[in-house]
Amino acid sequence: MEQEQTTLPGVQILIPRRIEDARGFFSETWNKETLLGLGIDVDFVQDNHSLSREAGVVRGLHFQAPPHAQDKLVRVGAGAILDVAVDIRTGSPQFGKWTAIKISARNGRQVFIPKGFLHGFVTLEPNTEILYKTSDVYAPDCDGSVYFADPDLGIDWGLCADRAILSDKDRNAQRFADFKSPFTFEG
Ligand SMILES: Cc1cn([C@H]2C[C@H](O)[C@@H](COP(=O)(O)OP(=O)(O)O[C@H]3O[C@@H](C)C(=O)[C@@H](O)[C@H]3O)O2)c(=O)[nH]c1=O
Repeated sequence: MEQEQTTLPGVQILIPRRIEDARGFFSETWNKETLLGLGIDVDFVQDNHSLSREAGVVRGLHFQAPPHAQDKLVRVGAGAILDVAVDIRTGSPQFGKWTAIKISARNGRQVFIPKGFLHGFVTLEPNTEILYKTSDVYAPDCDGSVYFADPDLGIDWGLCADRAILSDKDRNAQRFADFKSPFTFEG
């Protein structure tokens, strides 16, 4: 497993080894001990799988507030996405800053997103499936979102906001200026 840092400390790219043979490849996509060796000590409790039929589907920007905040380990089973994280820890030197990483079924890259960050993605291909682990269960009462194309965030999604395919929840998400973060930076 290779590990790369991103421009947002805490958000990391993990690249599992692929063992190729005549049939294809084999890859350990998650191994608790391997992640511990990379300094990522997380107990995942839920696996999620979503399909987006079109390119240009945006899901996000989402978070769950404490006591159900989630670390996430995201990968792509089919297709490709631009995966986005935003630091929302009050007092963080990176507060409001974002990073975007292209991950695909082909490149096998994964993104680790800790608690205290918004998460979202845009699909780059039709029939894109993402698979991700979370360190806490789904808790609708703690679920929150921020509008993906908020000019105060200035995220480059690679598409015009009015072309994005969104859920009603994400289309009507709050503005970043109105957002009261439940997370604080702990150094
Ligand atoms: C996230 C989630 C949703 N659901 C339900 C709620 C709803 O009926 C349906 C679709 O939910 P959503 O519209 O919130 O799904 P989606 O927009 O795909 O939400 C996801 O987006 C990405 C960016 C994340 O980071 C995830 O944590 C999650 O928030 O699935 C669960 O049952 N369990 C879950 O863990």
